[in-house]
Amino acid sequence: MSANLKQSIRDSKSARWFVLATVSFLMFTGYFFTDIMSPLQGALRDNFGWSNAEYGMFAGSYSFLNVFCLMLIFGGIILDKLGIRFTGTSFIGVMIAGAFFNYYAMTDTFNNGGLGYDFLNSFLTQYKPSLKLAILGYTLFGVGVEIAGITVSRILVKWFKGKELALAMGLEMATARGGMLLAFSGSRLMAGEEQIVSRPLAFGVLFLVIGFLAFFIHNMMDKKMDAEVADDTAAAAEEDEFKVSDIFLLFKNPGFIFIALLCVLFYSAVFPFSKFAPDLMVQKYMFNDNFAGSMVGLLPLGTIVLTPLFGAFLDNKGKGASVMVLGAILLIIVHSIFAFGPDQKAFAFIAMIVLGFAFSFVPAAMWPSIPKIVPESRLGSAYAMIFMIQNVGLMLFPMILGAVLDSSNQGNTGNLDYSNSMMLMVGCGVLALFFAFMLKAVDKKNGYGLDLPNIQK
Ligand SMILES: NCCCC[C@H](NC(=O)[C@@H](N)CCCCN)C(=O)O
Repeated sequence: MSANLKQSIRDSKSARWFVLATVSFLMFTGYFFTDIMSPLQGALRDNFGWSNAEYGMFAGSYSFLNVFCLMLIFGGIILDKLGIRFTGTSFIGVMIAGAFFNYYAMTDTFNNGGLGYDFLNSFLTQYKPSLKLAILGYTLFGVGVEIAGITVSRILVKWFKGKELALAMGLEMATARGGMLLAFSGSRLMAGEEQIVSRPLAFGVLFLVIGFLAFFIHNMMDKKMDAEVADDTAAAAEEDEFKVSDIFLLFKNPGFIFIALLCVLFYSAVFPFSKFAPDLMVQKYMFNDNFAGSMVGLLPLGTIVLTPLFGAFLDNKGKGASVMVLGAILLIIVHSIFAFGPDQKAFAFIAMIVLGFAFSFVPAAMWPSIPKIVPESRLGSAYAMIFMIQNVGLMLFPMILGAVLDSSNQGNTGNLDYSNSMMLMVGCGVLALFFAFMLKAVDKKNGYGLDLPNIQK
């Protein structure tokens, strides 16, 4: 390399942090919409007649197309073949279209016989048209937001590889969690006294459109970078290219298998749980409806600070595999408190804080560990595959939680009993702990270096 090598826009600190800000904001809007309905489970029961099982089906529909139509695998291929700008723009479009259907499903216009109502009322008549359209919207949204997430990971690698990658990923996750926080603490307020569900959804769609605009700004920077470093990016794209045959190789790698199983079990005990958590706060701990969402907001609130901090710690000190074991242990403690602990508010408060620690430890350690387990040439397929396996849990667990909740409360006219549903979450934690230990064992045997610092000195 010559000493007077031309500086690219990627070498400009302000340019890459600006790119981080644009794509993080996009993920903020995506995560906001993902959880916008979670604090409204009671209103959905009262105003729309959705049962808990139906609400669970809606929450799980996020992953229907991702799992059954292998959308994340196709997303990975499209990303590799057609590039960041095309994939990002197209799937953010899908995300907004899905969010709009979800919003429209909850409006009076639709429910009073608006466009599409009669059609949706003409089949599977045991389900309400509002539920069917909301599911259609949310499943499209799920495809869009997940592929946007994979695209954002790729963007961060493109701009931060060999630089502050783990910190950038930590900050991006922290910003996205800010969206969750806003959804949990603001959704009921946005719905107002009358609990008009469509109102927060309208805000959500508007936010997504603003996120889309931020992505356009990123696109301009990306275009500039591609023009400047065409050779480098072509080489990188070739290196990361998604090959379907790579998927089979991944399943011969015990490290990948264990981290994928840990991922699906850990995230199943967090995201699907968070869909029911506001209602749990009301039913078990007697929190006021409006405050219940803010209680669950403690979860992302802690992670906003802790995820980048742990990311920086792991970059410098290591101990990633041990931190994942610790995260799984905390998960078991927290869900045991929810399942078997007393119904005093202080316990709910402590459990949410501890869950915040687990939800910072595991993601901060897990995502930067994957490049240590999987060769760089298979990273694209590894991320797409792990998201896909994770989506199986994100699909099944809300449905199972809702069905268990309904079946264990038959004939109960008082507050709902969440014990059985929460015992399921304890089970996820126990299995997650088992796979975290298995991961540690294969790390020792195969020398992945999961407990070593990410930054090689
Ligand atoms: N750069 C790491 C990206 C993964 C972050 C991770 N997100 C996911 O795993 C998504 N597939 C699921 C998100 C579901 C809720 N929106 C995270 O920890 O958020």
